[in-house]
Amino acid sequence: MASESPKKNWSINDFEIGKPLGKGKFGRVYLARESKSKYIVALKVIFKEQIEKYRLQHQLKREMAIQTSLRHPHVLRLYGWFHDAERIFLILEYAHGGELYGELRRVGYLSEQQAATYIASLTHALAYCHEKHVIHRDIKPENLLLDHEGRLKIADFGWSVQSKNKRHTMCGTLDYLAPEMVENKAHDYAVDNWTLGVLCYEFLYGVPPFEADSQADTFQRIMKVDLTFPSTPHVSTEAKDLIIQLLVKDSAKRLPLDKILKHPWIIMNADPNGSFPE
Ligand SMILES: CC(C)n1nc(-c2ccc(NC(=O)/C=C/C(=O)c3ccc(F)c(C(F)(F)F)c3)cc2)c2c(N)ncnc21
Repeated sequence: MASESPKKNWSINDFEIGKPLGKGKFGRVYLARESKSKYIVALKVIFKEQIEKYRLQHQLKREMAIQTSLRHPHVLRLYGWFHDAERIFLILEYAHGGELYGELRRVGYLSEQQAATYIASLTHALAYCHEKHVIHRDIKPENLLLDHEGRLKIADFGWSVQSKNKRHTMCGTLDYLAPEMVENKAHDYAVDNWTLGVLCYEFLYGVPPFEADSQADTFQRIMKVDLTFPSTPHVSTEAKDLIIQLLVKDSAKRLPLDKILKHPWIIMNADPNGSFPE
């Protein structure tokens, strides 16, 4: 497919457009099929006037360069892109399983095996991104998709940055923000470790750890790392131990990605073929 011929200049006529998959940032996304190869993709339409209005031309170009360069089983592929007079089209890997969020809402909370498998997949994907100097910073359930085998795919790099040093920009919903981001302080790769702790909690309990009635209260709870575990039988002590080692205010003291993969809860519960080894 396109990844083998990045030079190919695609156009809308190369694709048969199918059903709308949903409405995302800056535009809709459709199921589509490349006419010659019959290859199924997701086609995201972004209106140029939206990009121009927010002066995102450069950031979008950088995003496209980042995303086409990332090749990892748990990172959703961007095969290429093309544009016409008023729209930019992203040719994306189609994630047949849709949003992980939907599965989490449907079942309430995940089993420890499922949660650990997703955390291991995310950790592998983040380790890969970090070695390419990409901080995702916007990892929340709605940005996590599932392929036809239920394997996790990180998507929607709307706000990731190609970063070798600290960043100062705010983004994402509040629940997943690390303290240093809430305080709009400089932050680095360790924000993703914090987010893994938030997600692990949410996978197991069905709600994020610092949820509150107001943004101000959520901020407060994050800044105080006001972490409490509901007393439910289905969450093991090991799971809580991992969460506690990730939701640490001092970003330098959060469990590093390689140690997450060696944590007893991950070793005991993650399904090896649900998440690709290094
Ligand atoms: C609805 C359903 C759930 N759905 N959604 C997808 C889907 C997956 C990935 C994307 N990716 C992006 O939209 C990336 C956008 C940017 O990177 C970007 C855009 C504008 C900017 F200004 C910028 C900026 F950086 F300039 F800000 C960045 C979109 C949809 C999907 C799929 N692939 N398969 C199956 N179902 C799927």
